[in-house]
Amino acid sequence: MVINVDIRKTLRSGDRVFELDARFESASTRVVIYGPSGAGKSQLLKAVAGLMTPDQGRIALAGRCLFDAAAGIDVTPQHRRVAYLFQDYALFPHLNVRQNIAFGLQPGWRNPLARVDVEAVRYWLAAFELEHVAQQLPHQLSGGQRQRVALARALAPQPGALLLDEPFAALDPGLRERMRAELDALQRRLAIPMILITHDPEDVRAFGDHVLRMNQGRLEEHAP
Ligand SMILES: Nc1ncnc2c1ncn2[C@@H]1O[C@H](COP(=O)(O)OP(=O)(O)OP(=O)(O)O)[C@@H](O)[C@H]1O
Repeated sequence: MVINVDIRKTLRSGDRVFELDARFESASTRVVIYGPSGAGKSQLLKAVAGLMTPDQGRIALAGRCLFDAAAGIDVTPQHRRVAYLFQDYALFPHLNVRQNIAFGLQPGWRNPLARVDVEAVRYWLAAFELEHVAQQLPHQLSGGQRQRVALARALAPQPGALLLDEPFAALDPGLRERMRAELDALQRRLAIPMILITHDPEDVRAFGDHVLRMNQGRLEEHAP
């Protein structure tokens, strides 16, 4: 993947003003953006996913322009082909594991008669060892299982890139280690480009082929 980001955004709440001014370019498939709470990491990831609109600038992924304020280009989140995994996983609480994974494969309005690919759902249930909990609801799962469902749902539509916001923050230390190893193996197997944001130095060690540091809305290259 080659990603190019050069964006600016002013966020205001009451008297507080936050200026995001983020520029980076990477050809790595494992980019980690590291920085303290409130640095602007989530806002940056949301801009790449299309969930936040910058005031100015450009975003391109693998040669495809996703956003260009000057040219009036703003590809919808659904058409960006990036999977965004939220901090809290954001599973649908009223859908079971199978339905949550199938959700990512729902036929869109363009193709309403297409059927959900049952084989694909089966594949992802097996890949993440979730067959035995396929009928369970998110609140009936462990933290690690919930995370696997979220990953399976994000990967099922075969996105071009995976964006992860603090993917292990909600897990206890033992499970965090295991899920880190699982994601590490999975990312290598699928060779899917990934941008991970975190304030945990262990994530930097495990995934940071290219590490950028974010502070007060700005990015800088992180020396190894
Ligand atoms: N909708 C909003 N309106 C105004 N300010 C906002 C809004 N969303 C976020 N901010 C501010 O933008 C800044 C960056 O927030 P962001 O969530 O990107 O930080 P972060 O680095 O991801 O932090 P954390 O690691 O705690 O998630 C914060 O100061 C926050 O208060």
